[in-house]
Amino acid sequence: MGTLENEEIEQKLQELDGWKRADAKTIERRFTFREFLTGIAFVEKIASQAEKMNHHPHITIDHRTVTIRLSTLDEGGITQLDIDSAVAYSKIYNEYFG
Ligand SMILES: C[C@H](O)[C@H](O)[C@H]1CNC2=NC(N)=NC(=O)C2=N1
Repeated sequence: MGTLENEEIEQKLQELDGWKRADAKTIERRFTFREFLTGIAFVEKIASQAEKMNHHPHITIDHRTVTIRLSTLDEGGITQLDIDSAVAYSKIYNEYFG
């Protein structure tokens, strides 16, 4: 599959609400919830989706804020699979928590 070019990543990020470049190999988005347990429910949905896609995010839970980071270790950078995951996670957020 291969990693995406910088320009391609920037372009795709513009179409993605709230997602930004965290570093050269990672994109991230922070999601904030009214309650800690709502964030946990979101994490559970993210986990199921990650299993379906066989692509797994780095998840940081800090009280009511859940930060999702995506990178493809196998390729050493940002791939289309990271973008597809970001799209799927934003969709889950909008559908259940937005
Ligand atoms: C063999 C299988 O494709 C790999 O172990 C997958 C699983 N999930 C993964 N998730 C992420 N984020 N990066 C990977 O490189 C990765 N590799």
